[in-house]
Amino acid sequence: MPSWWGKSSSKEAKKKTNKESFIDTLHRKFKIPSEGKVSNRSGGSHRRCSDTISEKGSQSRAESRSPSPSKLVSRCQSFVERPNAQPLPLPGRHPASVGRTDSGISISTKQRLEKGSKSSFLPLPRPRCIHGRPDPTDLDGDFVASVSSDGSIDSEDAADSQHRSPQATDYDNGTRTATSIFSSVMLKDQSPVAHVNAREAQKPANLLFSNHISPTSPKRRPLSSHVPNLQVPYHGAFCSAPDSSMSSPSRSPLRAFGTDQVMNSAFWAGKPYSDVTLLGSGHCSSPGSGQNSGHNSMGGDLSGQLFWQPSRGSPEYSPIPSPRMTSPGPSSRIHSGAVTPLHPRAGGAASESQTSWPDEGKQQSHRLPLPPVAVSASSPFSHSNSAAASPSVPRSPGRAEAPTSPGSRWKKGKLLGRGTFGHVYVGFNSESGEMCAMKEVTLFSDDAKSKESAKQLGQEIVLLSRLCHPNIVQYYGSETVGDKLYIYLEYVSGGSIYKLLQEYGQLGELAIRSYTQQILSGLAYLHAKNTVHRDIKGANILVDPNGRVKLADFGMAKHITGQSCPLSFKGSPYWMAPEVIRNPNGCNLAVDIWSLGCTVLEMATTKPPWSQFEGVAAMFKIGNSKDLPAIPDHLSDEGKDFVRQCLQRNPLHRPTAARLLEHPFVKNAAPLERPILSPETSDPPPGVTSGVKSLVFYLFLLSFLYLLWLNFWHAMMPSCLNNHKLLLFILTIEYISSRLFIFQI
Ligand SMILES: Nc1ncnc2c1ncn2[C@@H]1O[C@H](COP(=O)(O)OP(=O)(O)OP(=O)(O)O)[C@@H](O)[C@H]1O
Repeated sequence: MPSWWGKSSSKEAKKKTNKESFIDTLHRKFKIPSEGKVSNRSGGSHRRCSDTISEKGSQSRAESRSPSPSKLVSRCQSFVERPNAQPLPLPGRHPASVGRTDSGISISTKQRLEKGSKSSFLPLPRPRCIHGRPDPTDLDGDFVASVSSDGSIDSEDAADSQHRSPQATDYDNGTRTATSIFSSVMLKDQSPVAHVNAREAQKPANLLFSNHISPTSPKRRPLSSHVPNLQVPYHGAFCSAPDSSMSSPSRSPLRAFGTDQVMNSAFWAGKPYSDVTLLGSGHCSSPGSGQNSGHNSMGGDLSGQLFWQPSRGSPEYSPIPSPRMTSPGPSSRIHSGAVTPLHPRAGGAASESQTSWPDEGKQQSHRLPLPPVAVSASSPFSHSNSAAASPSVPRSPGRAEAPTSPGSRWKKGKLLGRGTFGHVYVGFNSESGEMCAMKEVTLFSDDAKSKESAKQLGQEIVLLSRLCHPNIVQYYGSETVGDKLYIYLEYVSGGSIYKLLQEYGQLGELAIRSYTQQILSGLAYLHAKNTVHRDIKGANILVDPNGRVKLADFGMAKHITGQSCPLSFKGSPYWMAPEVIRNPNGCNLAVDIWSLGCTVLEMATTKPPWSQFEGVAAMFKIGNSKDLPAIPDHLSDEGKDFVRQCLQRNPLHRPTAARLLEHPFVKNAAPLERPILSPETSDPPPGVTSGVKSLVFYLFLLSFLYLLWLNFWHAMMPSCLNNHKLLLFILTIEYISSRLFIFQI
């Protein structure tokens, strides 16, 4: 019996009780949600949404802010609880480390441009600045509650107990078992009232921007008005928002959303597979955030998040209708308020025209996002600031170097997709003609979700800026414009593997081999840097039109230091390694290998393993059974063996990414990329051309000589005069040859 499920191995009776309790809970859990799910799958997200609203939407805000058990299942954690929590660095801290540049963002009018630009620094995380820190990428403390050594799950914050529901109390008392976890999870499902971490709720809500923001401000103000210098934090400086899902009225769609809002919210149309962060951590998103934006949170309505929902594809890509389809399309520039429905500005983020940037709000910029070719060592920002600036960044030969600042302007284009925390758009640089992907998050000073978004983006920036690999989405830069934070990334136009699976069905083995090999290459590189991705799955792997695969979404990635990185109970449950579910110290590189095995199965079948189980049951299956997922017969023996190697329950038995690259399944994977044919290459090869020319020339010469000889013979032998047909034939050949010869030359 894994320790996770029992309080103590010495207390068998208690364990048994807990187990029974868990099973009861599972029964309770799946009885109702399963029914709901059926309806949901038959077109039912709307229905479920409205059902939920009708049941709970009338609850008052005050009510919903009350403490509830959701803390235990919220992705959020209180950053302030982290021992290493630090306030954001002050602007003056690294004055020399950051270039001040024009943002490059296109402004609608020159007047606005001149009017507003109070450009300030948004320094990129710089390795140089980070060196003094124990773990530059360790942004998330990762803990709200942990599994104790005896297998129970402990909260790290005993102070919370007084505000908790019975589940939470159990939890704090050390008697919390898997049953109680799931009970609280399920309670969450049943109640819109999120579980509050009281201490977090009492803490200032503005830790992320602690220098600037009044925690008690009743008025939501754009971040920029408070934060002249948003710095990418070190070691948690991008503090998590107070984790209380109730601390922000925007958390619960049941409180804050109207029906339309809920229907349009990214949660209901969120990503296909729910992600989970049960026990806090750096990805602490609130239940509300999960509901608001999609898919990455276990908070909120679990029934909506832990079930396999293949129809919840990205509306931008999936042909399967989803509630998101009902929201305004990308071109409308009107969003559903997915960022936070309480903030019109958030909701209206996309309603801005692509050229109507709030220039007056342009407060911070750093490292001007440059087109790929613009990145060079000569850039003023290039020094150790980002991998993108590294001279090793591949450049397209023959292309002029783009200007390093004001000349470069990104214009926001169509919506590519929505994540938990924001939107991703195409960015176009009308001067260089190049594109990027712009990840946008609206930041509000007193909105926990915004802080969470900023934290996750900050984490992504820190990590991505240190990476440069052909199989990892390249980071170009980031900046804040007004109350929005942007990350500029390499644009991978083919979309995610998930999207391809939804649109075209399962992949053939050749493609699986190639994709797997490329994912492994990216992972081997990442792991060599002691960084674990922690969210490998089809939806987070992008494919370009040439079949090149790139790892994306590093919001959950983590740099592993010598110490264990506590609590990794986050990610997408179906791809989650058993030790992640069972063990608070599950943060090891091997978790990515497990997820890769699941992704191979996903590519082969369009679904992740255990997708026949609903979320909690799947987690139980993964965490507690000895079963392995079914491997499809149509996979080759090599493929089956590869999957088995990845899906070994003992992480120590799993091969490393570098070792797996030697596996026959991927070792000889044929590259999918084909050389692009240029107009020149469509001509016959030079050798062939010259050969034809020579042939024509010799033909011409030969017929000419023959004609001469014939004339000579005619002079000598008059009888030949009668042979006029032969003469005519030879003259014709002579004529054709001469024409050809002239034409070729
Ligand atoms: N570099 C890119 N090129 C093209 N499309 C992208 C790129 N990055 C993201 N996208 C699209 O945007 C969608 C959302 O992006 P992403 O998943 O990174 O957002 P997120 O907020 O980090 O999501 P998550 O909730 O998984 O953390 C993706 O599904 C993908 O379709």
